[in-house]
Amino acid sequence: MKLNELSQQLLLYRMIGDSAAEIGSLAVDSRKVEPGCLFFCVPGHAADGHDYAEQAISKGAAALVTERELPITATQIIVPDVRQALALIADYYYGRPSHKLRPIGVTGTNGKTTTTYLIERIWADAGVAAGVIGTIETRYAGESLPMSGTTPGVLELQQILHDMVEAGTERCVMEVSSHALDQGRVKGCSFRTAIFTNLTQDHLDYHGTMEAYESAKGLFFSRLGNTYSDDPRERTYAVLNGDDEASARFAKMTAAEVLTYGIEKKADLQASEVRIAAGGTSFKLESFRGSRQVKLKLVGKFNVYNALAALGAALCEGIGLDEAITSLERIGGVPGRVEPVDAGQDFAVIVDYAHTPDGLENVLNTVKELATGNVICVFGCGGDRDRTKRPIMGRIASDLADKIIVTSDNPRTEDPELIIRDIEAGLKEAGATRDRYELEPDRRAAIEKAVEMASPGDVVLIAGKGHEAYQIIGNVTHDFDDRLVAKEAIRSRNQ
Ligand SMILES: CC(=O)N[C@H]1[C@@H](OP(=O)(O)OP(=O)(O)OC[C@H]2O[C@@H](n3ccc(=O)[nH]c3=O)[C@H](O)[C@@H]2O)O[C@H](CO)[C@@H](O)[C@@H]1O[C@H](C)C(=O)N[C@@H](C)C(=O)N[C@H](CCC(=O)O)C(=O)O
Ligand SMILES: Nc1ncnc2c1ncn2[C@@H]1O[C@H](COP(=O)(O)OP(=O)(O)OP(=O)(O)O)[C@@H](O)[C@H]1O
Ligand SMILES: N[C@H](CCC[C@H](N)C(=O)O)C(=O)O
Repeated sequence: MKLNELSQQLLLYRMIGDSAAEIGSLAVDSRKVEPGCLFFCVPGHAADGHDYAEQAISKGAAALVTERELPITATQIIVPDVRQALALIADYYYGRPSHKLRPIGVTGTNGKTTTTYLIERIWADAGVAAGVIGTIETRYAGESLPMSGTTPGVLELQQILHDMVEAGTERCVMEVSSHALDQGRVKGCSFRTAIFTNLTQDHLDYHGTMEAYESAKGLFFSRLGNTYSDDPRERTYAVLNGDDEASARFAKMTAAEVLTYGIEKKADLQASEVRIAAGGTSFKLESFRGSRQVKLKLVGKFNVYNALAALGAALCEGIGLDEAITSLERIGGVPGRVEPVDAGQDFAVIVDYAHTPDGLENVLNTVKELATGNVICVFGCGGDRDRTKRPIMGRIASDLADKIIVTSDNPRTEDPELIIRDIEAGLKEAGATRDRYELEPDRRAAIEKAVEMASPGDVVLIAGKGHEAYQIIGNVTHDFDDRLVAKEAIRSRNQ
């Protein structure tokens, strides 16, 4: 493709050099530059891509997209906002794949992964070849690709969507994080439906305040027009959790048709009579398509919200209420989300991805309903992330668990002992005494201790890392899977 064909996707730009240059690929990372590529100088959080322009040119980049004229001999497109230009050019370069896949996006503090999995299953049962992009993996056409975050960067995302189309995938459901919205990672992507799960404290290290965090989420809904493609007959939908007060604000921002769901307040899809048991969760559904009894295998009240969100999306897709409920009822679980670990022991062990105050509170409330004995909670908090959530999670653990072992999550570049001390402050504030909690920075040892102290009827909850098969200590990623470690601990206790 010629450079001027790409530059024509923009209105505001100035070209220096050879506008007819042939472009063979797009790049944002100088370390991945291939000869003949168009290199975008992205001003980022940790680095500034303009500082790598020279390196990109020396590796053979055909041209640069920059925010200022750089004093190097190179073809340059100068634009007011490189991220914006990247979104528009990448969308065009990859053949506007989102217009073919018409994605459903899921945003919210908790429940994104679970909701995407539920939607994928509903689509699969309806005979739709669907792809999913999110924290656990990117999966389509029978292939699973590992992910390093929740929402890929602009180029990676457009490439994945393009590859999905090439592989015959018809539709896509993806997680959309607040970081992604703030950084414009999904700007070049046209969504058919936007789902909101909930907004509770997390990521204040990045957003600063809850208001700024909500504004980032709000971008998803304000950008949703009343059509998603060139075809004006195609409609867009916002599926909002009516029990979360941010939803009313998001509803005002969007031009899409709004569908609400919830338990507490009146909603278009409303659950009542929620009953939680070890084998699953049942509830009564009232909706504009009629009333039904629903029996999920998924455990927890929060999964009722996730199921309602998925149901809302299914109805927007024109899938029948009964078909969608049948699919939801078949789903056994999502990896690392309230996942039981069974090695023949006479107490329960549950691994869960709760890593926010709200997530921890919800999952502790759920396991309390399942335990006839004590709830033993093993958890920590990630390093280089929101510090203010640590004491809050300590308080929640003190309020809801009988025994607590505070340990390391992914300490990353922080001192694990200091992270643990931040959590301990919350435990102490809530009145927990040392006979109720232990501090054990070694996560394996913490899990072993919890398994060792469990009695019949107890539930050991290992929270925070869910499906993660690694632990990041310093800048090193070690193999570590809570589920495997718990199994080993149970087996050695049984010996
Ligand atoms: C703070 C943050 O979110 N950073 C993300 C952001 O990086 P950035 O654009 O600011 O890039 P940067 O590292 O400052 O570099 C600037 C530019 O210089 C380029 N560069 C840099 C070095 C070099 O040698 N050569 C070079 O060309 C980079 O490729 C980049 O284009 O955009 C990148 C691509 O999309 C992300 O990989 C990166 O995620 C970092 C690694 C991260 O940890 N992000 C977390 C906080 C995150 O985004 N999490 C959410 C999930 C949250 C949730 O809901 O739970 C997620 O969506 O994953
Ligand atoms: N709707 C919900 N409301 C509150 N908590 C939830 C909800 N759904 C799941 N959780 C809790 O949050 C944890 C993470 O769930 P899930 O992975 O679905 O969320 P997520 O939004 O994708 O998280 P992340 O983006 O950080 O991966 C679960 O293990 C569970 O403890
Ligand atoms: N998407 C979240 C996941 C947190 C998972 C937890 N195990 C941690 O490492 O803090 C984040 O990057 O903040």
